[in-house]
Amino acid sequence: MLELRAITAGYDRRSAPVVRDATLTIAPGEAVGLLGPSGCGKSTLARVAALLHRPDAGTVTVDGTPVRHFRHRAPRSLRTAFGVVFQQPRLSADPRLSLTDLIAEPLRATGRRDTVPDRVPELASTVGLTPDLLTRRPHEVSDGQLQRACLARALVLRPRWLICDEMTAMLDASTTAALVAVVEAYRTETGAGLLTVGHDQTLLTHWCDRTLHWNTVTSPEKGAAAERARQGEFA
Ligand SMILES: Nc1ncnc2c1ncn2[C@@H]1O[C@H](COP(=O)(O)OP(=O)(O)OP(=O)(O)O)[C@@H](O)[C@H]1O
Repeated sequence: MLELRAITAGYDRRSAPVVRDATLTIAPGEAVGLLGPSGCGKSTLARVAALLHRPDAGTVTVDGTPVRHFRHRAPRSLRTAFGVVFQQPRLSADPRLSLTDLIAEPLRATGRRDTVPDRVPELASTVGLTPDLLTRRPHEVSDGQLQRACLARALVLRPRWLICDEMTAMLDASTTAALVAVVEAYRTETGAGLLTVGHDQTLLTHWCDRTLHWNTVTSPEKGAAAERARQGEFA
């Protein structure tokens, strides 16, 4: 279970927090979509969920383990439980690395260098990257190709939780469908849970088991009412 309880988070303690009292729970294997207007704090909450941003208040619990440290201070066993894909691959990908090294980096960083020759071609094929692209650097490939590499990198350590922050926002319909299919095949194979953040209600409704609107996540009463309605649907 990935549980975020009463999360308050922001960037500057002197100004108002951008996320206030947000609560969200995802079961193993569940796909949850999070919709909300631009700037409401979805990405910030997604970063808290991925242990990349320390909240000012509230608790994050990952598979029963309460998280005490975030970012580089989080224990490796927790950090590697997450695969994260961001909206803009050019901001998240090191421009000096070839696509092979980009995908392989988490393996090298966790002492699994010996698995690189097998895992990278296997994942490249899964995400639809041809071998000729793997030697190129980010500026030599398209946004869609780079995002495919970022998704391969997010999957390379076989995470139990995937956090996709507007992963497909800048992609065309066919690349979007291809990347969503890769995520879903991975989830079917491994039982990983998913939090995906976006603006496209149609996409998230088709993709996810459950789609939440920001106001139900940040208002416990509305969230509880939505949860009761959901339970009623399955009763
Ligand atoms: N690194 C940062 N430093 C300071 N403020 C930030 C930072 N990142 C985001 N913010 C601010 O926090 C608020 C929430 O931003 P966030 O990116 O979480 O919203 P969002 O709902 O994901 O928006 P969008 O849908 O447009 O991506 C915004 O007002 C934004 O300007």
